[in-house]
Amino acid sequence: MSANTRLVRRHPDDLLVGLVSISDRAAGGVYEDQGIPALQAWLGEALAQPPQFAARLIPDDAQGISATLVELVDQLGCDLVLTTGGTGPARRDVTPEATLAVGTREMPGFGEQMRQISLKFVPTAILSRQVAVIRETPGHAALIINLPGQPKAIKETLEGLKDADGKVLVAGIFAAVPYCIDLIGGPYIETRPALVAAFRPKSAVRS
Ligand SMILES: Nc1ncnc2c1ncn2[C@@H]1O[C@H](COP(=O)(O)OP(=O)(O)OP(=O)(O)O)[C@@H](O)[C@H]1O
Ligand SMILES: Nc1nc2c(c(=O)[nH]1)N[C@H]1C(S)=C(S)[C@@H](COP(=O)(O)O)O[C@H]1N2
Repeated sequence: MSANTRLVRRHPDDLLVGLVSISDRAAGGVYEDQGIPALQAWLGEALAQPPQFAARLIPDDAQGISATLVELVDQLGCDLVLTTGGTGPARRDVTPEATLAVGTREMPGFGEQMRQISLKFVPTAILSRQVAVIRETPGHAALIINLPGQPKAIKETLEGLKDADGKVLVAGIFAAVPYCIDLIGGPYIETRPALVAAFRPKSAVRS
């Protein structure tokens, strides 16, 4: 996909997803980026219909992060943007500030739930300052969510924690994403319940 090209929906329920991996070292070629492949793999498995992706690998620079988020939402038309990396307390970790700068409304529940989930995996989950926002333009809106940078944290936060029998112990945040996208006027998306069961109120479930 070439830069700056608007994604075109193949059908009304086609989900347009922006993926942003934020890492000085992966962007600088010190190590191979695992963020974008992990996000693509998880969404490919979790969504009932394959989405369209636009992916960006960028360093931890606040202006560059904000500009990338604006490009993905306003120019490419993404409904959902997932970032990975740069949410910690280090001086170069600026993803939450860059995300809040382009949001028109904050969605604090996502950050709260992700920290709850992550605490089941690592005590340092408390160090992640991840946020989520809605970005609204006159004709469009998108949900933008920060995920931590550890590639394994992507599956952990999106999918949550299950026991050996597959019973959900802590719900992953993706359970709430389809209904959020409905409410902001985006496509109707469905998930594979084995990975994550999307929750919608009965009145919002399409028959
Ligand atoms: N995009 C990525 N691809 C592969 N591994 C990553 C990526 N981002 C982070 N990691 C791994 O997760 C660890 C913790 O992530 P964190 O974002 O805190 O790294 P970091 O040290 O700030 O990375 P960087 O210096 O590249 O910005 C890293 O040390 C690295 O091993
Ligand atoms: N699910 C999950 N969340 C996690 C982690 C993890 O391994 N799994 N690592 C934590 C750590 S060690 C840090 S420093 C913060 C911030 O990471 P980031 O700067 O890479 O975004 O995320 C936290 N959240």
